[in-house]
Amino acid sequence: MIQQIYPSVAHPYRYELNKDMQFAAAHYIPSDKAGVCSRMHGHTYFANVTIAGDELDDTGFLVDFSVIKKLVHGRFDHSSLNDHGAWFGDEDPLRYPTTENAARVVCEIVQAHLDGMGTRARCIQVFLRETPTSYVIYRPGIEAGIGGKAHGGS
Ligand SMILES: Nc1nc2c(c(=O)[nH]1)N=C([C@H](O)[C@H](O)COP(=O)(O)OP(=O)(O)OP(=O)(O)O)CN2
Ligand SMILES: [Zn+2]
Repeated sequence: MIQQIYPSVAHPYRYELNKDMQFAAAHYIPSDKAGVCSRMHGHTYFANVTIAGDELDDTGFLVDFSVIKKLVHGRFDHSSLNDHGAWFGDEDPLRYPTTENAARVVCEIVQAHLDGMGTRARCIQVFLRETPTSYVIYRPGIEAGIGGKAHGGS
């Protein structure tokens, strides 16, 4: 079983859900400054997605754990991140498949699903480990309505 330690994020919501998952993916960073990482190579990524909210759905779920796995693992496992043109590309550093950008992309994918549920649940943190010694934490922040209930209604 996956065992990781990651920091928690303060929030005002009643429920907090965490989903751990792994996915194997290849990538290259399209910059000479990335050194050997500019060559195609692979990682077993570990992701922890934190979702918070006040409302449960008619199954008693904040969101189904298995749906979060499908959104992330189902999309990226055994793929090359560079091939996911909707999210990553060579033309803009904010679209390079770095750990930073990948963590943000995971958060955006999950948030888009939550927005469709209409329960005002929020993806408040994504922890993404690329190697045993390297990880990034992405938090969308208060401007995206995270950590407060003021945005997105009531
Ligand atoms: N800020 C970032 N730096 C680097 C990224 C990144 O996404 N964001 N990515 C890479 C490479 O893709 C590489 O796969 C990971 O680098 P690194 O942690 O240096 O990997 P090592 O196994 O060589 O690390 P050790 O220090 O030997 O444990 C590079 N940088
Ligand atoms: Zn890499």
